Order: sequence, then structure tokens, then C-alpha cells
Amino acid sequence: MAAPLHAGYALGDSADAAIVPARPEPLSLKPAETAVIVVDMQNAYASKGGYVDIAGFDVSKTAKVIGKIGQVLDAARAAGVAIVHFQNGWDPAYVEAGGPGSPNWHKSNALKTMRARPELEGQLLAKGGWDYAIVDELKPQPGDILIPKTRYSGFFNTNVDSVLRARGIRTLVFVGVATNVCVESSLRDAFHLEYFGLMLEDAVNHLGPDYIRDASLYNIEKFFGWVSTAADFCGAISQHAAEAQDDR
Ligand SMILES: C/C(=C/NC(N)=O)C(=O)O
Repeated sequence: MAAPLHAGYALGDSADAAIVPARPEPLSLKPAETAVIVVDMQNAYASKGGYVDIAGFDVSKTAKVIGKIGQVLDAARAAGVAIVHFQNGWDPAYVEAGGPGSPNWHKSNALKTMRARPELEGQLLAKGGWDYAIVDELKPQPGDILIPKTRYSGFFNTNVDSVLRARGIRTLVFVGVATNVCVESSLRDAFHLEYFGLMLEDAVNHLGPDYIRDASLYNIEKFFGWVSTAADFCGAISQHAAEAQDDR
């Protein structure tokens, strides 16, 4: 049996689906049953002087990623695709971060940085602060959904699965930071919850050496979902919306 021309839950009725060029094969999706997941586009992860910059990670590429995400959100809103923003962080007393009994206390580079530099206590990833805030260019708009989270994956200790299922959403388009941490963690968990996950490789930024970006994209393409670009996703949903308009 020949491999299907495209993947996606809409295999049976792809007539009303958009076909997004992707790896390992094109992915069909229905805009009304799709959401763009904007992962942690906060000053902490995307701005000079934010937590990951202070911790020594490279944020030089985030301005370009912010531009790509802005294009994706404009096209998504025009095509009726839902938008969900994850926002990572904790209460200013860091109760939600967990103490030494939590692996987060030992692995979070934000918590480790504040232990090493006590003058930063209460500033990194603290709700209400600049570091925690979503960057000005990508502030949630009316109708967007905002999901606070306290660990890497947006599918743990949140209601996002219920929010998405209540809207009949089956395909999730991932953008944001970091490719190899919160984006991949969330896409993997979404896979195990039966969502079709698509990562836009030029709308994400990784933390660490460049090979970790390649490894993350390989993992997603081979085992957890699909990989495409901002232009291919925007082109597919915009063309689909135009054809639907012509058919009216
Ligand atoms: C390392 C890290 C990653 N966050 C993310 N949004 O990928 C953190 O939150 O400490």
C-alpha cells in the first residue's frame, strides 16, 4: 500500500483541510481544529538582560524568531486558528518552584542563578515582574488563551488539554523557546495525548550548542510529530482561507 500523500487526522476528509509542506511528509490540518502554541515568549527567554541571558545562554537569534512568530500569529488570526500562550514561572516567593525535594529546585537554571547571585532573588521568572512578562512584540491579544505553567511542559499541572479538547482542537503548531526544552517537552506530551504536533523550525530558538537544535528537530520529525517553516505554514492556511472565501 502506497504511503498516504499526507498525514493528519483528516485523512478521510482532507477536502476541507489545509496541506502544510512538512517533514517527514506534508501534514493536513483544519484551521478551526488547530491552535498555535506560543511557548514562553517571555523576556526571561527572549530579551537581553532576561534570565537565560544572565545565565549565559545565547539570545542573539531571538529577535528574528520574534519576527517569525509575529507573522505566524497574524496569519493564524486571519485564518481562524486559535492561539494559546504558555507563560512559565512562579510566585515571587517561589513556592510553586518547589524546594530541595523537587528536581526542579536542582535543575532550574533560574533558581540556581539566584542561589549563586542572591541580589537577583525574586526577579527571575517571578509572576508580575519584567522577566516573567511576555515580550512586547507578542503580547496576547483579545481572544488569545493564556496558560500559566510552572514546569517545562505546558501539559503538566495546567488545564490546557481540557481547553483544547473543549474546542475540538487536534493539531498544535509549536513556536517559541526553547526548542529543546519547553517546546519539545510540550510537543512530546501533546503527542502522548493524541495531538498532531507541528514545530516551525525557524520560529523556535534552542538553549545550548547548535547540535541540540538538530537533535531536537530530528527527534520531533522521526518520533513525535512534523517539522515545517513559518512561511510554509502561513502559506498553506492563507491559501486555504482564500479558497474557502472563493467557495462562498
Ligand atoms: C532551561 C529553561 C527552559 N525554558 C523553556 N521555556 O524552554 C528554564 O525554564 O529554566
